[in-house]
Amino acid sequence: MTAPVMKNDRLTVTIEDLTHDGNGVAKVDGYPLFIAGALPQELVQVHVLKVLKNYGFAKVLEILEPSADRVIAPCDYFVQCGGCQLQHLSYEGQLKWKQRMVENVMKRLGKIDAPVLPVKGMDEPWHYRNKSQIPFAQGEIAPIAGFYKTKSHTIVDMERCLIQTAEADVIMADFKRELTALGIRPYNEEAHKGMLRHVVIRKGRTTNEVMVVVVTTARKFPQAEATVAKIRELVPNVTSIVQNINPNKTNVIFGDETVTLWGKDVIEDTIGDVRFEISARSFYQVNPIQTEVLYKQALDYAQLTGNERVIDAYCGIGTISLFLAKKAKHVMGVEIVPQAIEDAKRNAELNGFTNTYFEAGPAEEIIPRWYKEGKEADVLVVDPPRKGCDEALLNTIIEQKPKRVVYVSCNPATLARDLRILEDGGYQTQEIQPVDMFPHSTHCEAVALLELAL
Ligand SMILES: C[S@@+](CC[C@H](N)C(=O)[O-])C[C@H]1O[C@@H](n2cnc3c(N)ncnc32)[C@H](O)[C@@H]1O
Repeated sequence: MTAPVMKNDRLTVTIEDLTHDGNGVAKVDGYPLFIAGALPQELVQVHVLKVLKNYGFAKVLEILEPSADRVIAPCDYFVQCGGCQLQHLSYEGQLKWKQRMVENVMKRLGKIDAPVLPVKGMDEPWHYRNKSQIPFAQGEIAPIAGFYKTKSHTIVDMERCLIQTAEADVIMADFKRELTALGIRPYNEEAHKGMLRHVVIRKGRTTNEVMVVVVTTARKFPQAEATVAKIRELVPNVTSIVQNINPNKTNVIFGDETVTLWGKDVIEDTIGDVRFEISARSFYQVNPIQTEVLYKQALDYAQLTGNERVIDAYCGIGTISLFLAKKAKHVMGVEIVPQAIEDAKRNAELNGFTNTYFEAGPAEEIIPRWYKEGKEADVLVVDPPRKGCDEALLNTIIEQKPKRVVYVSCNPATLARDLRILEDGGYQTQEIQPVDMFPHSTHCEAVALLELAL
């Protein structure tokens, strides 16, 4: 089939949907054109830039009929920075789009008919991120710091970010300006030279504690003392300053070695009334307000009365496990990263739980073994990575038939696929509740409740 458009054509099209990158999609005789900056329902005049066999790209020349949900993106860096994709869509419009997107994916990919409820969004969808990982580099005149452009390693030099904390803004703007005076050379990725690679800032929302992690290429950091003094001056509520050493030629932010330069090794935060210790490299959800909403939804769907045995698969540092442990008889968590399991055990102890058990390993191997050993579950919670649940785990669920499954998902496509497998195996999806963990991005979390069909 030849494409119905040619490079440099000028066309008027109606936008039907948004892609995962936040580009508008229009169809010309069924041929998809991806158009940056265009929103669903808009009538736009476009210039075709590139024509491939199955799809093409175009840019907006004029918006003839704007969407009622179009707004001016409040962030000055929105067009260049790859962090947010939807700031030109009102927050209400984003939530409506996310609900529709989850609904469509469920129907199209999973033939799932369960109701998808309106997305639970934030009252104040700004400055929600409790963690910023800021890359540094040498600009033409002075050091630069910010976030990467979409799909690149080019840093957009920034002074602030509307979704991060005020403390991270201070590092991005004020600490950057001090680097030359401190004698710290930022890292040059191509030449693999220089000292400062990233600064990572984490904040405990409920405790106000702040950790600043300075990622350097070498252990020997002659400016360490001056850096600590400067950070303490700029960020008065800092409670922990840590150096992480990453000498490798890699995109991975952290290296293996971490040393505390000043203050505590960890910061603390609470979700609901559960307390967590967070170290420089611990996994911890980045939107603490919505994490509580997400976990409350999981708790609600779990319908615990105090007598249930619960398995939390893909448990990370045990956040969901501990959230459920107050209402359950017993919770067993499994997670593949051993360090995260150590964190989970420590956090269970910190909170005085005696009805939890954590084990490191692949969920698809550990859970079948637990069942063989007679450790059964009434409720099984899964919160897998984007690729979804391992098929062996889904088969174990289908064989062992826990009465209820609560599926927490960060990828609607794999959720739809896995719900189909579970429905074919005897479960019925009751309801799907999306939760907006990442306002202004195209990501959407969702929690699904499944029960054994009678
Ligand atoms: C989306 S996170 C969820 C973490 C946790 N429930 C939370 O809310 O913080 C998914 C977790 O699954 C873990 N993981 C990935 N593959 C796994 C596997 N095969 N078995 C067990 N855990 C796995 C990852 O290390 C990660 O911690």
